[in-house]
Amino acid sequence: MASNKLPLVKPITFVTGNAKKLEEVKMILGQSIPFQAVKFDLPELQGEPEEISKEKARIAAREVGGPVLVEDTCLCFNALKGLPGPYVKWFLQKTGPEGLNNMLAAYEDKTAYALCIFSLSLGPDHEPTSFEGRTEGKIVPARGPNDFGWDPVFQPHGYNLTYAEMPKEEKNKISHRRRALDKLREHLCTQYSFMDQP
Ligand SMILES: O=c1nc[nH]c2c1ncn2[C@H]1C[C@H](O)[C@@H](COP(=O)(O)OP(=O)(O)OP(=O)(O)O)O1
Ligand SMILES: [Mg+2]
Repeated sequence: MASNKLPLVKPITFVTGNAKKLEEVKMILGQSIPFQAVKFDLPELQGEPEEISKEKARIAAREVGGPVLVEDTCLCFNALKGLPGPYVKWFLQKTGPEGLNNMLAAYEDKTAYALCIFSLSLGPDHEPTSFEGRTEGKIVPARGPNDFGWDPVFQPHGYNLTYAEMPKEEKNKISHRRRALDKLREHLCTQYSFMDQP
């Protein structure tokens, strides 16, 4: 039967240096999208979130020489006009989740949003396409296991639990990452047919 979907011959490589991200991506995508993962530390870039994600994809596509998927995650405080945003990794590294909570001590507005931007590039000669997911919430004193980034201080709207306190399946139903991956899955399934991978 004729199909106007583009065949995707090479597998998509998800490039990240973060094992926890990979774990969640695997849980969320399941078997729906075939991909392989490569551990590679992409540079921490500066700028607007979507441009950072796209530039990561361009760099990864050159490294891999084929279709790649990357993502960049931001934690944005409304009182700080979106900061720390893409720079949250450095704040977290130096101050821990509790330090992120303390940053808002001077402000009444504790609201924040988690933002995840995946970028897909079909190869070094292609422009990446981005898929954004956002979850609204607030920053609270740390609660729950401290094993993934700022999860202990982010409490999504409508929940009494922080991301860290939620069972993984629950976080993966409403997370910034889930919302972005739903858009990516929709795009891939409508535009491409996956060739059998060796
Ligand atoms: O769902 C999440 N829940 C809590 N923390 C999270 C989440 N997702 C990313 N994070 C942390 C990791 C890093 O400290 C920063 C994002 O920085 P970001 O550059 O995107 O991640 P990364 O450097 O660890 O991995 P990558 O190699 O894919 O760039 O927020
Ligand atoms: Mg990074």
